[in-house]
Amino acid sequence: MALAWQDSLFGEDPAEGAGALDLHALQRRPLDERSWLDVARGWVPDHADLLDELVRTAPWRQRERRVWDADVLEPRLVAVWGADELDRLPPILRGARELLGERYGVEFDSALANLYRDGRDGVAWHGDTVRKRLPETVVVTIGLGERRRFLLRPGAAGPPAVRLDSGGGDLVVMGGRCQHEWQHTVPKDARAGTRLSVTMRHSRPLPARR
Ligand SMILES: O=C(O)CCC(=O)C(=O)O
Ligand SMILES: [Fe+2]
Repeated sequence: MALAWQDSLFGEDPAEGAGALDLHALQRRPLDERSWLDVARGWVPDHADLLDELVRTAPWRQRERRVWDADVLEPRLVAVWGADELDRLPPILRGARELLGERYGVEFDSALANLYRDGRDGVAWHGDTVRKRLPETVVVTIGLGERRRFLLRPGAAGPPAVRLDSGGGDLVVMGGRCQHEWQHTVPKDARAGTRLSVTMRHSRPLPARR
């Protein structure tokens, strides 16, 4: 797969990544009484190498979506690792899964990666489907490559209320009722370069306290 991106385009800050996979770097940002974000910038070191490795080795698929009466290609590639495939993740992501599982008291038992090849790729406003099975969720996202806008809004309509930039090894965790009562999107952006996100999800309920 040929992708036009360069390390130097990521605007790498040498200070970033100093606290590699350091959970103390997580900062809680409440969205409302029931929903929150935890954010750590530059959490995964060498994110450009990890992006490269995943571009080469992840089981990418091009999915289609039914829109009205036409099948359209999703504007991104996706790769999924089920519960019995997680040992195929690159070591740094296996480490992140362990650490975050301990931190939030839950087993992250699937992973899904999105490859935004360029600015024409994106993901529309949505809440993750895990909300249909669980009253509260923790969804982990690790952004690699170029930072892109990651927007959130309360409810299912209206303008964004929160803007984050995610990429560059950033960790963004959406928790509480965020998938039920908020939506998120990575909008298309004509100027954007390649970005890859790795998300981790759990299928069992969270413990009462975490
Ligand atoms: O790429 C991202 O940061 C978000 C991806 C996402 O929302 C999803 O996979 O459900
Ligand atoms: Fe999502």
